[in-house]
Amino acid sequence: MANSADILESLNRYPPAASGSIAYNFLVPNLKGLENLLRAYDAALPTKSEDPASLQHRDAPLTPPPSPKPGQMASEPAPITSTQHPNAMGSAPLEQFSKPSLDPPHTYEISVFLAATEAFSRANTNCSIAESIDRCKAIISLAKSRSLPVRGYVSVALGCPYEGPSTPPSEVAEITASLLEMGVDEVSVADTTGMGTAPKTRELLKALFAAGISPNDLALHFHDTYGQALVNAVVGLEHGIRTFDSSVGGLGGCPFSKGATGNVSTEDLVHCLHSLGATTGVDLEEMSRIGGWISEELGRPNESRAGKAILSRLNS
Ligand SMILES: CC(C)(COP(=O)([O-])OP(=O)([O-])OC[C@H]1O[C@@H](n2cnc3c(N)ncnc32)[C@H](O)[C@@H]1OP(=O)([O-])[O-])[C@@H](O)C(=O)NCCC(=O)NCCSC(=O)C[C@@](C)(O)CC(=O)[O-]
Repeated sequence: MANSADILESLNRYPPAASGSIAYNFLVPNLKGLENLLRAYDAALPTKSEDPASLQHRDAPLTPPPSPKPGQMASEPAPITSTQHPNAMGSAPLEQFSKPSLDPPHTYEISVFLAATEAFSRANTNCSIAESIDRCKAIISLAKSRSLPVRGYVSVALGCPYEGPSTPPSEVAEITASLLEMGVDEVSVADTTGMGTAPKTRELLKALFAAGISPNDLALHFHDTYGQALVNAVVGLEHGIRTFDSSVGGLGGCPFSKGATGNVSTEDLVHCLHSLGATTGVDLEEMSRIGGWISEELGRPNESRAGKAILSRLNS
């Protein structure tokens, strides 16, 4: 698996084509992790070392390249729709992209992550909850000194693989409030094990709001291990939450939560939100193509039901 330095270098050298802004988020487990990341960033982009949050890419394609066709070999150079001459429809090799651009379609953020139970905190970061809060203080202040937006995650908020399904909502609220007081821009409350249910999600949100936390400061991060992620997301929607984490094709999972499946798939979540009349700006057919393509690339099943249904309709 590539390390952060490789990823930064690659993003700088070959900025992915995107018509909108992309925020790349790096999880850092401790201060050393952030220091390593900043070293890699400053090495990759010496001209931009003072403000990593606004990594700028020159030659960013003005029009996104066509999505890879299902089964298109990764080794083939992706057709590029933009070169030095904007909107030239060509298939220039990726090597053409070698300089940061002036318009920052891409930015960088970092994430800190804590757990709502002692046992998961120990397993995931080898420290207590109190120690992890202490660690976050130093990480957040260094990140802010480099104008990096910071996201906080609170793991096992709706059930812990070690302490069982009833994580105390008050504990989640207390940790969330501490992160916001330390200056994070947003807290993603994570159902890492997928044990969350609609009633428990409702109870957790009530505890977060009772602690004075605004829905605007929150994101919800549902794994779909028990198939409850979508109904939990709808409960979040009804309570004013507008930021939800998901992964294309249902990728992901947590190494410290046995059996944890990936996040709710982006395709299923977007299909559900659209069915409720929400606008997401996501092209669901394109997202489904990407879900099919990445699942094939990784040699794993596509975990998205909506994605698979849309693909079979598109390919019929
Ligand atoms: C936090 C540690 C490092 C503590 O691990 P530790 O062993 O207690 O660390 P340590 O301070 O004793 O250091 C051990 C060695 O690692 C080195 N070290 C120490 N830190 C780093 C670093 N950052 N980068 C590179 N090297 C590092 C350190 O220098 C030392 O090297 P040595 O002196 O022995 O040669 C470890 O427990 C760890 O890596 N934890 C993170 C595991 C992880 O990635 N978990 C998954 C994250 S995703 C997640 O949590 C779920 C979430 C957030 O997505 C949402 C959800 O809940 O669903």
